[in-house]
Amino acid sequence: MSNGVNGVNHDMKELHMDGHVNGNGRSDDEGQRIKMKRKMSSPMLPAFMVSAPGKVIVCGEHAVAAIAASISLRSYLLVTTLSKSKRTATLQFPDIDLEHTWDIDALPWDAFSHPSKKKHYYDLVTALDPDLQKAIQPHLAVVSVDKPDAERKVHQNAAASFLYLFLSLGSKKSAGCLYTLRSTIPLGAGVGSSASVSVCLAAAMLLQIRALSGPHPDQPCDEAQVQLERINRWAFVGEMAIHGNPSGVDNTVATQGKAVVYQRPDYDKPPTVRTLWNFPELPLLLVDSKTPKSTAAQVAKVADLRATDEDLLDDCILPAIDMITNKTEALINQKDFNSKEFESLQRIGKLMTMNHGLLMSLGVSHPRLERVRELVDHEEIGWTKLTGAGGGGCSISLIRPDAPAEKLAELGRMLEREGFQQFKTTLGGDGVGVLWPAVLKNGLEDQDEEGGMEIDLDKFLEAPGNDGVEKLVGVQGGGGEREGWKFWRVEVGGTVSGPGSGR
Ligand SMILES: Nc1ncnc2c1ncn2[C@@H]1O[C@H](COP(=O)(O)OP(=O)(O)O)[C@@H](O)[C@H]1O
Ligand SMILES: C[C@@](O)(CCOP(=O)(O)O)CC(=O)O
Repeated sequence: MSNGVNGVNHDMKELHMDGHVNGNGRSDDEGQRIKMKRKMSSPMLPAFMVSAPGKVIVCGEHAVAAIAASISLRSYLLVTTLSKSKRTATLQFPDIDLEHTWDIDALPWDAFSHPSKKKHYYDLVTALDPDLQKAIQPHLAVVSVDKPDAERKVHQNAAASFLYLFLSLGSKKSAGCLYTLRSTIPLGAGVGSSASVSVCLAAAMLLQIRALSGPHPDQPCDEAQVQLERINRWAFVGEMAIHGNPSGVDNTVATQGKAVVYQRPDYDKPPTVRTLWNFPELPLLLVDSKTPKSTAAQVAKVADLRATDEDLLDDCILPAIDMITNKTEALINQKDFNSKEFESLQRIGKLMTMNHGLLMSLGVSHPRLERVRELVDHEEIGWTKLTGAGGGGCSISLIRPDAPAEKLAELGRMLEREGFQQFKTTLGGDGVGVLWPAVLKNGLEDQDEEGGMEIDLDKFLEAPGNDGVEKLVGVQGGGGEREGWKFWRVEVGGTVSGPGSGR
């Protein structure tokens, strides 16, 4: 089981300023040395990039136990430090048409650094401070004032996440910076776009203040866990700034990657979360129905059903869904489970089909989601279920390994014709990744003598669509893992605690 949220790793305070954490405790002398090192001025940081995945719920919506897994759609955040004289922080988020610059010296540092308010990078913050929210309000109110309400809300949400983190983790002396983000995750479709953005922002700022060690390939597992936990905690803060009362599941998956099984016996309380480090990578077709969904409305719908049919719900349908989640977990843990083989995928697929049927019986499907299922079933190329709260949003289809390419192409054409958006993705991949410095080996033009190519801001901004972003900076450079990107990886059997974990 995971640690409780109060099972804080005290070794998180112990950090060399070269970014190396010693998890084994340290003497006062050593602590002093850290403080002294901290005072040394650091050279200007190179441009770097961080990336974090979105998530889907694989099974268990509306029941007690559910599994959520990362998807290979990701956000990419390029961080460029400005010259010393430029005292500005700029958010450049072209996906949502947001660009805003703040004067760093005009931000409410006094409020955030007041001894009664100041948080450190190793602190656990489980609620936003109303006074600090009030302090950033004037700096949010000026964002996108000329835009329509809905768009302004999206902009101000992103800005709130940024400002709360920037002011909590930075200082009056923070360097001027440009934060440029592109994401391949559909926004507001229930696949964790906001958590992915919050994880990128949290990881970037922790790296900027040198509060993270690694990632590097031979990093011990427990040290990697400390870094992930630290990022997850601050990503949760960013999520709170966007959502108010997030469950913590999305940011946990976006940080750690792979998958989690979470339990929500009481929807008014945060879930307990356990990581499935051995969750396999599975081929998945994500389809956005382009029908807006409301999680609250679907949860209310199920609650209404309980008023008339409590016994059916609580003795039959929801326990059956829980059983599907338990069986899915048991299946992937079986020694003979092979994510490349038809038999293994078919067993997961059948569970997904049953899960969808049960969700439909709760009334949380939607004709558009049923249409996707019908199309995939008709081509006989996979198994489909709705993902997330339902009533719109997305469906997921596990694709048969032997699905003929022409049938997949035909499905793609039909989906497009009917106004759906499809994303070919993989379940269960890496969590937050770092490209430091922002130099990639692409095998393309523009390489330096070592075969690397510095990521050019204009090219990043202009990369056409999801494919363009993936091709330019993607963690999977056209197939295998791309050289340069690094991840904090935890071996099977480990757990990470943090917001949304073990509470
Ligand atoms: N590509 C993006 N660029 C900038 N901000 C984003 C992006 N994707 C998501 N966000 C932020 O996350 C919020 C979306 O949250 P939400 O509607 O809950 O969607 P989701 O369910 O995908 O997390 C937006 O309002 C915005 O602030
Ligand atoms: C209704 C529920 O089961 C799914 C919510 O899905 P989403 O975060 O709206 O995609 C709630 C939950 O599991 O947190």
